[in-house]
Amino acid sequence: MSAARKHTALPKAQILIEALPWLTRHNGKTVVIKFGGNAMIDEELKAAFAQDVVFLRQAGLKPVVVHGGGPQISAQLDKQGLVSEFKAGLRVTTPEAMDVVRMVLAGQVQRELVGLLNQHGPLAVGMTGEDAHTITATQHRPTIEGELVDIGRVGEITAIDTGAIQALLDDGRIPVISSIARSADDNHVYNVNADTAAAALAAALNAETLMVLTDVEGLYEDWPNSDDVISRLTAGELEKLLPELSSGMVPKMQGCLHAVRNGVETARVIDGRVQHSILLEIFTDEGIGTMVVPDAQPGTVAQPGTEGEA
Ligand SMILES: Nc1ncnc2c1ncn2[C@@H]1O[C@H](COP(=O)(O)OP(=O)(O)O)[C@@H](O)[C@H]1O
Ligand SMILES: CC(=O)N[C@@H](CCC(=O)OP(=O)(O)O)C(=O)O
Repeated sequence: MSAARKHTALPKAQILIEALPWLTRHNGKTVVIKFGGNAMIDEELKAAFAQDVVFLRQAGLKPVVVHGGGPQISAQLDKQGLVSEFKAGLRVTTPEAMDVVRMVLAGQVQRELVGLLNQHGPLAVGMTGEDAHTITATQHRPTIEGELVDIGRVGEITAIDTGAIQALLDDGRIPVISSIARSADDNHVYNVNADTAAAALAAALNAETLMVLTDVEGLYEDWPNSDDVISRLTAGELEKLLPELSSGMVPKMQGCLHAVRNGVETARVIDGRVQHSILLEIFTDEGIGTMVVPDAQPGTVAQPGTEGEA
């Protein structure tokens, strides 16, 4: 009886042991995980996301969560009879809309994620980029068809202060950050795209990995005509591709490029609709989605399947 029981439990031990090289490699490393509003599809997925993040923390990594909430903001603006308009992939943010952005991100989405994470212990602490000067910005004016365009209270990040995040990490906490910035030059706050904020934080924190969870499998080679996913590309290859990208993929891939050009080892776009996609990506050789690596070390940067050898 006891021998049979041992035997049935063996595959579980095997799975744990297979993760050992990855556990060793990632021990103590900071991982910035961006959870996109479009990937927050249902309660089960959000709960699985929280489990994964807590798992990383308990496995010795230092996860930092940056969350989005675009669809949630749009729904609230709609309820209040305000229109949602995007230019260059960014929300045109009037002062009125900014109040809604701040309320939804910091008051709803962030609170919900903090609550889900804290079901596993006193781990998560929510904050916005306004806190402790974490993210400072000036007004962002994108160039559209050669013209500088005013899209309201949208911020361009000018400085990151990682002090508060680092203190939380040192204390074993999981920071959960809303992408709102303090203004460098007045009393306003700015709406920052969450991919952009996550990438800037990953670079400033010297994170090992930036992981962006969204509602597609990764970067499609020929979107929307085919569903072939680009599994790996270098910063240089991505740079060439950027002008062809559209909508939500623009800030996402610009962010990945910024991250790997500023010290982050890999930036990955993965399918947040797949339960436990974070664990699959970090602890198995079945890396899913798109991985961006720096130019300098093509071929030498750890890839899924070889990561454990480090
Ligand atoms: N080349 C591409 N590959 C994949 N998705 C793309 C591509 N170009 C544009 N997209 C769009 O980008 C979206 C993801 O960005 P976004 O809607 O901002 O999501 P999130 O809320 O996760 O940040 C996809 O759902 C898809 O509609
Ligand atoms: C300037 C800008 O566009 N800000 C975004 C912030 C939220 C976000 O980025 O959410 P997702 O990651 O879910 O897209 C917005 O207002 O929608």
